[in-house]
Amino acid sequence: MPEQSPLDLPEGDPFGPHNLPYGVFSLPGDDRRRVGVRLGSHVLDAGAAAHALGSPYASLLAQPTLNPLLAGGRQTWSDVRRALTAWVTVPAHREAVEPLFHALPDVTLHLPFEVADYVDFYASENHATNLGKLFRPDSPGLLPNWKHLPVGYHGRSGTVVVSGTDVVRPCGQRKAPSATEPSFGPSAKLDIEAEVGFVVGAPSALGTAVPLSSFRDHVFGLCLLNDWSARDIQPWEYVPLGPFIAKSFATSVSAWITPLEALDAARVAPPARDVQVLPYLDDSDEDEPGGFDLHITVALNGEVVSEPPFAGMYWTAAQMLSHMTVGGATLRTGDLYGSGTVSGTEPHQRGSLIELTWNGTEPLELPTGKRTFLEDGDEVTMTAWAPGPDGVRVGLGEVTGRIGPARTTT
Ligand SMILES: O=C(O)/C=C/C(=O)CC(=O)CC(=O)O
Ligand SMILES: [Ca+2]
Ligand SMILES: [Mg+2]
Repeated sequence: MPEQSPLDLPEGDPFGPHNLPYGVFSLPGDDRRRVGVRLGSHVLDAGAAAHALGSPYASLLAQPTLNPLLAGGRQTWSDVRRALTAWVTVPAHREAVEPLFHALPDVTLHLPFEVADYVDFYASENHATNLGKLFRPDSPGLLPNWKHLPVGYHGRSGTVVVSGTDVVRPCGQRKAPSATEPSFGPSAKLDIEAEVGFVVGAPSALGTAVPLSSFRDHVFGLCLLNDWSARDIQPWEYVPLGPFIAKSFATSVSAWITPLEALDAARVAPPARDVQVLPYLDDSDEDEPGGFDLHITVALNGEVVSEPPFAGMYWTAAQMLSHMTVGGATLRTGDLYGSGTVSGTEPHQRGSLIELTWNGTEPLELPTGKRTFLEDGDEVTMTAWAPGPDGVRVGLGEVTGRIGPARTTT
């Protein structure tokens, strides 16, 4: 039987020409990194295709990272996407582009962009309420500021890693409430956080706030993100300045960045807000609904443990961007900001193990054994999809990571 062309996809493939996410790959025996665009279960060498077709975008796409494309700005993103769509759909281009596809199992996927600054938000009301109950049982679930601004912290961009990278169990100081002294050692409460990451393309000037309406001028697309967290290190270290060692050892992102333009059919209104926000965060008159209807699945050792719905997030990505810059902080090409853990209203929609097991008191029963927090060798995989045009799904790829044993024990 002749091998099927990468251009002939089964109907309804979530990685069809309506999607076209971007990544960076290399080939066996050749460590040159190339920009790739996913179609079905293949990746198109975008720079080579641009060159073969005499496209003006050849120099933008023949690069080892997505950063030059990200820096190009909204009009360029649209133009390049239109060109790519034509390359993979117009029969006249078939002969030129067909040989420039590689099967996904034959390539190595890399971190697709150079991460500039990394910020992590806390935008799910359900998650914030659950963590409030777990960490501050004697106080109301939500802290008083929570509905007035999207709470966030500046994280560690250097430890953002691509899906598939092993995660070394972190060591640090822990102090149980009952202990008199802190101790040092490997985290015994290693956790996940199912999040969505937003990738900034176009920079902004120092001292200038980015309004809600400029979201699409700056944000190129989104990815899946797992903000690995050490729940025993965190409560002892993060008062009053925020997470430090507990969340700086690894943050995993999917290898594919989905452009916002592929998600037009997935835009939804955020949930009704019950507190009036200040004008720079007030999105009641925005043209475009601020939410994204993304359906996330979290699997632990192959078993689905949670299905968090992103559509229910209280704060939108545009509000997070606006708040992040309202003090005059610049945006840089390659900035990444995480939504915060996505948790729905139902127990099986919680995006972290601390919530799913109620801080270890209600273990998950898995075929591989009981789990409270992660054990060495455990593998966590998050996938997601969004509604696309004509009822076809948009696949968001996956972010996966396996826990390896701690290395430092001093
Ligand atoms: O409420 C707390 O004390 C702690 C909250 C978190 O750990 C959540 C966090 O890092 C942000 C998020 O991913 O939602
Ligand atoms: Ca987080
Ligand atoms: Mg992190």
